[in-house]
Amino acid sequence: MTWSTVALLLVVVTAVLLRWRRPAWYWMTFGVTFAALRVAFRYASVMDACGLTVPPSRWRLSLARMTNRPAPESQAPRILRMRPTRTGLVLRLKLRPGQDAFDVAAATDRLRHSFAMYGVTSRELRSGVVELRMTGYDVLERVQMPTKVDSAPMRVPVALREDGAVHYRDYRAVPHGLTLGATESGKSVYQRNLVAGLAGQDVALVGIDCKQGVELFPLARRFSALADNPDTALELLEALVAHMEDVYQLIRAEQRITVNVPDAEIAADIWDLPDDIRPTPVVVLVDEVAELALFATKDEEKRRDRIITALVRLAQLGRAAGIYLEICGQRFGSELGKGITMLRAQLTGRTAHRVNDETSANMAFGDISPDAVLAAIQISTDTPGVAVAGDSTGGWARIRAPHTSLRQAVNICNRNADRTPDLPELAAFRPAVAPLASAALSLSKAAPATA
Ligand SMILES: Nc1ncnc2c1ncn2[C@@H]1O[C@H](COP(=O)(O)OP(=O)(O)OP(=O)(O)O)[C@@H](O)[C@H]1O
Repeated sequence: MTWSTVALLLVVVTAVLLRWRRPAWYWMTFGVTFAALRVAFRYASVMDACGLTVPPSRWRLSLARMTNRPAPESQAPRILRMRPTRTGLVLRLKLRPGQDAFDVAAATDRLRHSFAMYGVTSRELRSGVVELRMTGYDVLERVQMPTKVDSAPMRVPVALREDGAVHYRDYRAVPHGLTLGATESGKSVYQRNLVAGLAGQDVALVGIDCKQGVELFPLARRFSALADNPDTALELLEALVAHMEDVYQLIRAEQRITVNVPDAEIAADIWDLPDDIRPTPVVVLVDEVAELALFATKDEEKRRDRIITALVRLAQLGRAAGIYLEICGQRFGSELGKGITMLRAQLTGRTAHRVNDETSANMAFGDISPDAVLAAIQISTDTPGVAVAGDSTGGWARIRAPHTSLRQAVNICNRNADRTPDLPELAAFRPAVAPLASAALSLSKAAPATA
């Protein structure tokens, strides 16, 4: 055997091993080149086989007849750009006259196996231009967030989508969210990623954790207020409603000044206020929401009604005051009593992890997208953390958050403890935490920055 044969054999064995054990590395080393060549060489025939070509126009046919040339072939959409990414290929296509984005969307599964890719999704960028995102491997199997992500205030890169794009929880675009899932489906890890992402931003975190505080209290150093039982939760929510009313008064006061100044911007929410008077935005995380809605006695029923009323008011009016709700639970439907469906209608950012039945999936997406209901039901038990995320536009995607441990999230919160704002209205709920021992502080500083 010659040296070149041995080298070739080594390369082939390495490629096979990488593809099997480390698909992401395989993609970066071999996969991307093979895939790009495959698409470049087979593009016309695959598009033809997938029904994505249009017959030649009359004038091209006449021109061919007049010049005695063979009849021209059907034309596929023109490739405007082919961009390799960390996880796949992105193709930008200019559709031919008579084609529309639905034709491409309907053919994505055929394109997937014709180009031997793991997944293909499409979206219309503008009229007549479609983006095809192809993934080379199952990016949700072992989630690796890209090192560079867009960072913007109140926008958290929380998970990876199955098309390889980053999934952001954008509070200014979708103010309130509902995360559902059966037990052990990955809700806490998802919420932990949210906290870790928000920890470095100028935001007050408020937590209600009726699991006796086991999920959120370890992260207490970055929280401005915490409650671990329904009684404290009620007081905290009513204090938040009072805070919201104060913020509205502040906006009104600012409006009274600007309304008489010609051409001056008139504030409609906290983001329109000047930086020096803008109140800190607040994200309220509620874990195991059903605990707040359960009652056994008349007094507990009254407490429950007040809690739900406060949550509904925050959901209805909180956005302009910079108060955002992030509610998490196993189920969230009308069986939890009056006011729940009204509250759910305001929680337009939906995330469903694995659910136990179709009813639970319907609680997340029944009023938004039947396809998302189906996708949520299909999440298997052996992929905790996989979820379907959607919003009121009807768009949805399969996502998975990185597997951030509680230790990693605690380290991130401790490192950002000095960013924790003091909200005077919530001072009574500020968690009592011992000062960080210097050894613990240096340990947390040495810990990785990202999960
Ligand atoms: N994104 C993820 N990637 C890999 N493993 C995950 C992910 N999310 C969760 N897991 C694993 O799944 C298990 C359950 O996760 P988690 O505690 O978040 O579920 P949960 O829905 O909050 O459960 P419960 O309602 O019982 O508290 C954990 O062992 C966790 O390690």
